[in-house]
Amino acid sequence: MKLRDRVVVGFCLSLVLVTVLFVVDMQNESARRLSAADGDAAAAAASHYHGRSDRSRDADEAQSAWNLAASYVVSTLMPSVKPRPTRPGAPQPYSRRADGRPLPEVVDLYAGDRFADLTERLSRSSETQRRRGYVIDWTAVRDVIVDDTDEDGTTSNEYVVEYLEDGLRLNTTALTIFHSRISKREMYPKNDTYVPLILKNMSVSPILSVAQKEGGTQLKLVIEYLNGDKALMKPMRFTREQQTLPNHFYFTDYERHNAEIAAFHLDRILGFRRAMPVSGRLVNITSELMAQVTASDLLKTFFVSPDKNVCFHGQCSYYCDTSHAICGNPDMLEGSFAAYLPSQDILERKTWRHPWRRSYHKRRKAKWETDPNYCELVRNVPAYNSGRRMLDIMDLSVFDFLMGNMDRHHYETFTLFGNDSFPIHLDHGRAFGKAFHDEMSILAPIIQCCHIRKSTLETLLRFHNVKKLSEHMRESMAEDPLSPILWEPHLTAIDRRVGLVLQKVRECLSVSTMSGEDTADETRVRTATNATFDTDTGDLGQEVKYTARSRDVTQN
Ligand SMILES: Nc1ncnc2c1ncn2[C@@H]1O[C@H](COP(=O)(O)OP(=O)(O)OP(=O)(O)O)[C@@H](O)[C@H]1O
Ligand SMILES: [Mn+2]
Repeated sequence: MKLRDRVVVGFCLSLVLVTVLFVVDMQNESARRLSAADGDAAAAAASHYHGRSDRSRDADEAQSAWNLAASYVVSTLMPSVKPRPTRPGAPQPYSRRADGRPLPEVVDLYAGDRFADLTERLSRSSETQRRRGYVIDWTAVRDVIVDDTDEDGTTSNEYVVEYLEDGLRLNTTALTIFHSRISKREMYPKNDTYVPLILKNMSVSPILSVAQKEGGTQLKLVIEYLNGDKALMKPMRFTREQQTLPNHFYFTDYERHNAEIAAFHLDRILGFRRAMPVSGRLVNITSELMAQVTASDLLKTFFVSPDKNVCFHGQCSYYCDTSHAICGNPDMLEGSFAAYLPSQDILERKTWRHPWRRSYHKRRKAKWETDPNYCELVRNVPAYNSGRRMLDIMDLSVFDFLMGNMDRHHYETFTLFGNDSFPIHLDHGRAFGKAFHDEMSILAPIIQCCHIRKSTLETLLRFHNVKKLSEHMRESMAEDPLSPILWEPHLTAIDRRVGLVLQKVRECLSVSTMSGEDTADETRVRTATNATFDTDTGDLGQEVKYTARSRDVTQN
C-alpha cells in the first residue's frame, strides 16, 4: 500500500474509532443522568459550584476520547508514519534539500556579537549630533546614521484622501478605504485595522473574474472579487524548500508565491509599510479560476495532465508553455494574492530605474559593480540629491538583502506627492531563493554610500539583541491561510543577515572615525557634480516607461 493510502486509511479508521467512542460515551452519560435523576442534588450543586456545566463536561470527555483515539491510531496503526498535511505543497520539516543532499552549514559570524558599539553610537548621535531632518542637499551629507525625522521627532505627512476624496469614495470597500489612506510616507499606518480585513477578504471572497496580467515576464492573474476589489495572483510552482536552481540567474529564476507573502510580512515588521498586503489562498483551478476566465487565449491553456491533475500555463515570455504548466492537486492550487494598487486613472504612478539595477545580461556587469565611487554619481542627480529618496534606497537595500532579492530592476512611486514620496515595494517573487547563501552585493547601496536611516538601524539592533526577526516573522506569517510560509532555513538566514548588515554599518562608522569625523570616508572621489550616465546604466533622473522587453536578457 502506498504511503498516502496508508495515511487515508489511518485517518478513516481514526474517525470511525472516535465516533464509536463518542457513542459509547454518550450512552454512559445517559445512563449516569438517569441514575442521577433519582435525586443526587448534592452532586449537581457541586458541579454548578465549580462552574462546569454538563455540556462543557461532555465536550471535555469527547475531547479526551478524541485524544485517546488519535493517540491509539498514531501509535498502533501507523507506528512509523508522521501525520502528513493534506494540503499540496505544505512544507515539511525537511532536513534535506529538494535534491536529497543534506543541508549545508552556514556560519553565523555575528550571532554572539551584541554590537554594543553601534548602540552606543546611536545614543551618542541623538545627544550630540545635529538632527538633519529634511535633507536639502545629499551631496554634502557624510553622516553614516541619518535621522530624517522632523524637529519634533515626527515626519510630516500627506494623505491621498486629502486630494482625491471624491474619486475614491464612489465604491466603498475595505480596499478603497485603504487606498484613500495611502500617504506620502507609507502605504498604510502602523497597526492599521484595514490590513487584516483586506487579507481576510482576499483569502475567502468569491472570485468573479480571472484574467492574465499584462506586463512582467512570468504568469500573473488579475483576480476580481464580487465586490469589485481586485488582487494580483501569483501561482505556486514548487514546494517551499525548492531553491533557486544552481544554473539559473536571478533573472531566469522562477517566481515563488510564498516569497510574495513573506515579503509583505517582512516589510511590515521592519516598519517600512511600503508594500501592498499579500495573502495566501488555496483555490480550486476548475471552479474558481477556469470557470471565471472569459478570454479565450487564457482559457485554451487549461488542460488535464496524464496524472489527472488540472493544469494551465497562460501566455507570457517566461515559463508559459505545456512543459512549465502550473498544476493543481488534483485541482487545488496555492497562490499569493496581492491587494491591487489604486487604478492609475485615480492615483498615477511613475516608474524609476533602480540606480543599483543589475545588468540582466549573462556576461555584462552594471556600472556600480565596477565603480567604487558609483554612489557619488547617484547622490548628485534628482531625486537622490535631496529629500528622503536616498535613505529609502538604503532601506530597500536592507529589505532586499534580508530576503535575498536580486531582482530590483525598477521601482514605482505615486506621482501625487512628487519626488519626496516612498518607493512602493513591489514584485518580490524572486526573493527567498537561496537560504544558504548571503548575497552581499545586494547591500551595495549601503556599502558604497555608507548611509542608513536611524530608525532602520534601531530596528535592526532590536531584532539582533532583543527578539529575533525570525520570531516576529514566524508569528506574523502564522496568520496566513497557507502557513507555514517559509522553509526554516530562510528564517535562520534572515537572522544571520541582520548581523551582516550591522557589521557593514560598523565598517562604515570605523572608516568615518578614522577620518576624524562622524562622517563616511571623505577621501571618496567626488567626481560627479555634473553626472552623466551611459546608456547601459540609464539616466537615473529620468522616468522610464516600463516594458517587459526592456528587461529581457540579451541573448548574445
Ligand atoms: N499589487 C498590484 N496591484 C496592481 N498592479 C501591480 C501590483 N503588483 C504589481 N503590479 C503591476 O504589475 C507589474 C508586474 O508585476 P510584477 O513586477 O510583480 O511582475 P513580474 O512578472 O514579477 O515582473 P518582472 O518579471 O518584470 O519582474 C508591475 O510593474 C506593476 O506595475
Ligand atoms: Mn518579478
